[in-house]
Amino acid sequence: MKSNIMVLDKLKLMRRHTVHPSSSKTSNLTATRGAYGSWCTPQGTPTHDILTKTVSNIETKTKVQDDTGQHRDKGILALQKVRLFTSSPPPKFNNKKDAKEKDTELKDFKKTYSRDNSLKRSPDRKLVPIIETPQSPVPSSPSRYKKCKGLTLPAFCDPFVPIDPQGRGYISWLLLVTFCYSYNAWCVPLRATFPYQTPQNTALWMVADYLCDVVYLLDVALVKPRLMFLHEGFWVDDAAETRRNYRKKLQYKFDVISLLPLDVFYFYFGAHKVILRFPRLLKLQTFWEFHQAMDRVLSSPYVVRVGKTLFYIFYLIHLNACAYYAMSDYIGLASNGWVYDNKGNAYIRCFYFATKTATSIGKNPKPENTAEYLFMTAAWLMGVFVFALLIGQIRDIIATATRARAEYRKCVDGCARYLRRLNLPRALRRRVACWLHYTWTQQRCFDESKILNSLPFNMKRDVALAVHMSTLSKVQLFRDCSASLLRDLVLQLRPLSCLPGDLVVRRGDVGHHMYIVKSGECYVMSQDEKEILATLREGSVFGEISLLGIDGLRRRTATVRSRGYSNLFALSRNDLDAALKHHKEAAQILRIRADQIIRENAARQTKQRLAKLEAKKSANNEESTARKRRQSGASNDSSQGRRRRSASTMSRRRLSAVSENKAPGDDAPPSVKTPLPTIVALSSE
Ligand SMILES: Nc1ncnc2c1ncn2[C@@H]1O[C@@H]2COP(=O)(O)O[C@H]2[C@H]1O
Repeated sequence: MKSNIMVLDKLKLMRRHTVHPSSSKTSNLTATRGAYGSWCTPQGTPTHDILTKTVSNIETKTKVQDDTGQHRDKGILALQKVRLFTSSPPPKFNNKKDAKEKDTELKDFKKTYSRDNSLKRSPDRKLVPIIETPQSPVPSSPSRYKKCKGLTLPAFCDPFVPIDPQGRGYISWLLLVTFCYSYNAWCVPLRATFPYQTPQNTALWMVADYLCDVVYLLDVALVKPRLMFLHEGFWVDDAAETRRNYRKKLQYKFDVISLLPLDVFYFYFGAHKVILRFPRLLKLQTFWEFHQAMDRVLSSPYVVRVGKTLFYIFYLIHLNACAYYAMSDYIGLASNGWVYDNKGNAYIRCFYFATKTATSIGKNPKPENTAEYLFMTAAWLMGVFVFALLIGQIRDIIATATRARAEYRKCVDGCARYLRRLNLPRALRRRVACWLHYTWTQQRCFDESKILNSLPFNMKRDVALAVHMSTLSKVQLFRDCSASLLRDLVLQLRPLSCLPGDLVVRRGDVGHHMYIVKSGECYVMSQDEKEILATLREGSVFGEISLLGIDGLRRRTATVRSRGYSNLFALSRNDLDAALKHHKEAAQILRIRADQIIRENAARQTKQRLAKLEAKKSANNEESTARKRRQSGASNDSSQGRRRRSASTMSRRRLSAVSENKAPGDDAPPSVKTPLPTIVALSSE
């Protein structure tokens, strides 16, 4: 509430200032339904904007009433828009069910968004209050400024449209002005000292000169006065204000002096007195401004920095060469051993001399008079101090550019040395090296929190959200819960890289972390690790069951392995507990899901046990039927055998009776050898 009042007060104070929204890029993130098996797999994707609403915006939730209409009528107020939220479209969902809003803050965001939109469209409420971050002011409705009737000029060329100092148009313009400045900076001393401006080419030089002057003039008269500027965090685009702001600056004075038309004295001194154009060299601020802008815009600003330093070095040598030629000309070309001997290309020879004297002592032409001694002393001093400084600067720039890589090398070397000293197996050492390399290629750092630590908390959180948004927006948990859960957790997520086959969690271990798959795939393995229970892909969550301690389960219920290379986010038990304390709905969702997995796993295990029992039972049945069959087969065999044996015995007896003249059946029956029952033999195997 307090913050609301403060913002309102500030806005009242800022009445003359117009505030612009940043580039209203719309987010295309639409809901995607992945073909994943796990509950925790991504289904829909809320837009980045909705989840990342600039923290300060969300936290303050300031709503400023639109009182601008009446004030504008009175011509008092230039305040136009105070926007609460960015103007991205609402998330699209694949099906109606997904589109149903949960009772979360996302819903609130959407409401605010639609309210914002409807206000924009309503004809009687043209002005919508907008609070904007100062990063990139882009006029929200340039047509508002277009007063050039009948002309359809691009915004940059329209003299009534304020200019975004970070926009492409302005940076391109700075490039043009910098080019003109460089032309003047190099050509004025060159033409003033060397005999390169002749009566034949004077006209050409003059055309180039005056084209540059036109650019200078346009810059001072039409571009710089329209530049929007930041005032207490608000972009001011009021024409009178921007003009006043420019005129207040020292740059304006230099810009005006740089346009002094001293060339009129050509009529008196002649067009060869190019030194009269010296004021053009005072527009140095634009040159610096251009480099600053490029430094901000380019992804590798080191190139710009090295380029600027090299420009200084070459320019100093150029000035030195011009001074050497001027002195030689003054003393008399080829008049002694020190001056330019008037042979070869004058500029190249003098430039060579200037480079040599600036970078080395000794083996240079010996000065022969006081002026030459003074020149050489100045050249050497410039070499020692200025050049040493500039070359040192280049070394620093390159060191800064490669610092991260140097740190990586240091870390890898240190680790390798340590492992070798411990005499660890070569395979393990290779694995560690592989992990270091992979983590580096993925993250370009080993601890990103170190990099962000210097930022204020909210900004750090916004950066982390922006960096990890593509993954986090796919996590179903964050979709189902309030957006603040994501903001609470995003800074606690620790990136983790896994190599192919790496064990992320082991069944039976005590759980300390929960994981989110950022990229790659992980397998949830069955108890015997022979079966894959689930494949977890980007946006999937796992390892929560042992953290929640459902049914007293504090240990991992399954083993999870990384399939190939995978990148995960790890969230510690303490951080999760702290977040769940304030997000009961998330705790409930996690618990329900965990319950579901536990039930599924239990059902699967019971099913497997039953299947095993069934298999055993059927094996037993088969065995017993086989046994019976064998037994019955054996009894048949034995009765037949017995019959066969008794028959043979009878025949033998008959034979012996015949031989001994005994009647068959006179003897006692012989003991019959019964064969062993097959079952006995089988069971004993
Ligand atoms: N059947 C399953 N499907 C998907 N994920 C599972 C399955 N079984 C276990 N998990 C996950 O694997 C994790 C192993 O550690 P936790 O028991 O802490 O939490 C477990 C679940 O997140």
